[in-house]
Amino acid sequence: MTSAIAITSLTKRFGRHTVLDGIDLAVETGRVVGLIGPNGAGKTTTMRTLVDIVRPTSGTVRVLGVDPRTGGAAQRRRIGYLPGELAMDSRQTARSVLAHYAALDGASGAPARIVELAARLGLDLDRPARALSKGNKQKVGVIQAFAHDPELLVLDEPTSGLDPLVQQEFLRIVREARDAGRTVLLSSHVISEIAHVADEVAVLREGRVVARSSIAALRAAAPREVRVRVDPAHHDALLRRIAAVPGLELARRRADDPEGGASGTLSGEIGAFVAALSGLAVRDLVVQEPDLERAVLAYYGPERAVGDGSAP
Ligand SMILES: Nc1ncnc2c1ncn2[C@@H]1O[C@H](COP(=O)(O)OP(=O)(O)OP(=O)(O)O)[C@@H](O)[C@H]1O
Repeated sequence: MTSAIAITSLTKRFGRHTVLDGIDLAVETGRVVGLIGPNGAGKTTTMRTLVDIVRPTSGTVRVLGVDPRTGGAAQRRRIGYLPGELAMDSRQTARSVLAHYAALDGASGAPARIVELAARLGLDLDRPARALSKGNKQKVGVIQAFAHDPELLVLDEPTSGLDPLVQQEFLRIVREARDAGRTVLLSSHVISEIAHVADEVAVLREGRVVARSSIAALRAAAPREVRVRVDPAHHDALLRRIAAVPGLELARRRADDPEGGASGTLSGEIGAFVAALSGLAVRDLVVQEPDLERAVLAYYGPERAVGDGSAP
């Protein structure tokens, strides 16, 4: 596997403020990787180094095998970049703005693709760009990034401002790009927004990559709420058995519960929990979706993890 993005020991200082503090990040060709992190973690700055908007203080960055500082226009054609903050105050229609971008990229066949993407995302191309709502401006940015079918997409908070239905369509467009062999790096504050499309996530905190995981592994380790109710005659047995389940933290364990219930938070494998219920007269069972946000928050820092993780 080759790396579409290879970042090694990347640091960036603005004056005395160290914003990126030794980032190592490789993204293999054909993968969709999410960059997650709290405000100010360095996601935007990292992405800007890939498109030569920000230049590293030290370290190396290679994008599609090329140093962004030397890539020029030929390199720009190979990348679709959605900036985090879109400046779009043109009186021109969205169609003209996009045609302008396409001409800059020198992409052929883009107009038909622009029309197709606009229809899928529900964007009226004939409205002046500056009169568009925040979400509709974001759609222009997304179309601009995808229209020339680039090898690599670098998308800074692409779902921001998009309503849930449009987000779903956007995620389909990302999946199609991946299926066509493209590579995607996208950032978000909210992992649930990108978990359905990303293969892996890198968690950034204070200018460092503090965790790297496949979505599948994150999901397997993430905490989930469980609640079970058994025939009261089996309640003692239930409490005894689930006390031994690894990763299960019981919230309610009243031995005399007339409802025969127990609940808690299960982190990790569910197999032992399910096995513990075998042979018991189960009356009700609720197993919630793994909470990916909580799994990621654990990496954000002790203050955040305790505050968010222990909330009732
Ligand atoms: N041009 C600049 N000059 C000085 N400081 C900067 C500059 N650009 C970014 N920073 C600082 O770098 C830090 C990281 O910012 P960055 O935008 O990369 O974080 P982020 O993870 O994208 O945050 P957010 O989720 O809030 O968008 C912040 O403290 C920010 O103030």
